[in-house]
Amino acid sequence: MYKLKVITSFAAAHNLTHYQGECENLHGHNWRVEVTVSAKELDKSGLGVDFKVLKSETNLLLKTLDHKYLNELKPFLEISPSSENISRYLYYALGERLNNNNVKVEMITVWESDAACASYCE
Ligand SMILES: Nc1nc2c(c(=O)[nH]1)N=C([C@H](O)[C@H](O)COP(=O)(O)OP(=O)(O)OP(=O)(O)O)CN2
Ligand SMILES: [Zn+2]
Repeated sequence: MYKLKVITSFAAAHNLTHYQGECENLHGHNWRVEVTVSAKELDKSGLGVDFKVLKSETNLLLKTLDHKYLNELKPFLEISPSSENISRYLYYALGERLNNNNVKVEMITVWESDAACASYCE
């Protein structure tokens, strides 16, 4: 089994809901997003899946979040857009785009700052 990772980012505004403290107020982050996938087999080029494909599919998805107010978007209308919930949303949304017989999204890690991140995997 091979494990591959790409790293990208998006910028957005949010506020935590049902939270008491300054993070309940509108503020923003440059979230760094790490996508880890597994691949069972390599193609003739020796690739599990092309990093270009991983990055472009991830960026297409992140484009729907980029420079948005996350709380107003469908995935976060009823759940707080915490890093945990963002990582879970990206895990399943990206899995729909990338998972196949060979490739599986294994983990999404979302860094809210250089010192704090949340990951989701099954
Ligand atoms: N488990 C989580 N905890 C917190 C999350 C989260 O998504 N998951 N999010 C926040 C807020 O988004 C907040 O913006 C982060 O605040 P904070 O950790 O205080 O970040 P700072 O950069 O301001 O760090 P300081 O150490 O306080 O300067 C909060 N918690
Ligand atoms: Zn925040």
